[in-house]
Amino acid sequence: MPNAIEVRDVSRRFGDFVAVDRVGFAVDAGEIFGLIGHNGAGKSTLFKMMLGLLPVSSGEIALCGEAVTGPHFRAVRRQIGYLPENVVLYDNLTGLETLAFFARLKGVSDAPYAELLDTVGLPAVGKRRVRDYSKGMRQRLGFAQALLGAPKLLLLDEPTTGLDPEGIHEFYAILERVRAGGATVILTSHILAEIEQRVDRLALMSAGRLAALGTVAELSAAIALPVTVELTLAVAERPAALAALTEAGFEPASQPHGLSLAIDRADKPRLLAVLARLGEALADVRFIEPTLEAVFLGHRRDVHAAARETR
Ligand SMILES: Nc1ncnc2c1ncn2[C@@H]1O[C@H](COP(=O)(O)OP(=O)(O)OP(=O)(O)O)[C@@H](O)[C@H]1O
Repeated sequence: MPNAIEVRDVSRRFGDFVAVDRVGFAVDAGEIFGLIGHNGAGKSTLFKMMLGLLPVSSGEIALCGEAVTGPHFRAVRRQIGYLPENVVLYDNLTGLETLAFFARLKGVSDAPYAELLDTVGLPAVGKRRVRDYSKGMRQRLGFAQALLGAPKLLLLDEPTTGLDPEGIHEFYAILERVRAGGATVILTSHILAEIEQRVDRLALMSAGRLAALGTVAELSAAIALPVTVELTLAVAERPAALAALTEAGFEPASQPHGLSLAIDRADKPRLLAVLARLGEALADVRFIEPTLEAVFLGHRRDVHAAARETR
């Protein structure tokens, strides 16, 4: 079976600016695959090239085994559901009319519109005009149009924008059901924390380049950055703690509430043994892990601050 998506050494330039720079990855059939990156990383540009909406400057893309530029791609396109970053909806149409409109565009007939609205959590508003929909409701309707025709491949660009936490939870539950039905999903997000436990594999893009690719476990294992440890100590206890840690080979630095140090993961047990000897002098200990986001998306100098923010 061919890969659902194959991106081979793809670049896209706008004038002198390189928006996507020699990116390559493959997505297996049945995978939920996340494409992560900050604003401007190149995610939407890559999506548009995958759909054949934007030509590549170099490289090749194939979906379901067919080159995007090839003669058979039209047939593949009918099996693709796409949620663009900013889905354009017509305010004067109702939810049901919106789905009927997109179904005609897509050449899908007799789609179960009401059922689809139910699936995306809009069971009671099908007859209301889109102008009265909230941002989250519009996003759900956009998702429903992507699901028209039971696509084999779903490309979802920032699908959870505008959804509240419950909506985000429901969205991923629907994705799992869609996958169970045999679909492959690729979605983009800026927020790694939101999707890292919900996708099978990730590609992290930074400034047009692929910064990392793999499962969350693989990417985490690849991080060999130090763990930050923060110790809360009364002022009077600090000199003794400083001496004990220094003697054990650590390099603590003073902080407003105590000491902080960066240690190798392997040194955790040794540090804990030193801390145990400090007894009641030690009021609190915090271990701060670097996040994947901080490591791979070009925030290396800010790794520890980012870790703190996500706690
Ligand atoms: N048509 C265009 N002409 C010139 N530059 C463009 C064009 N489209 C995108 N870019 C630039 O390419 C870069 C990548 O944009 P892209 O929209 O792909 O990023 P993104 O990762 O989807 O970001 P976001 O999360 O903000 O949507 C940006 O610097 C953007 O300004």
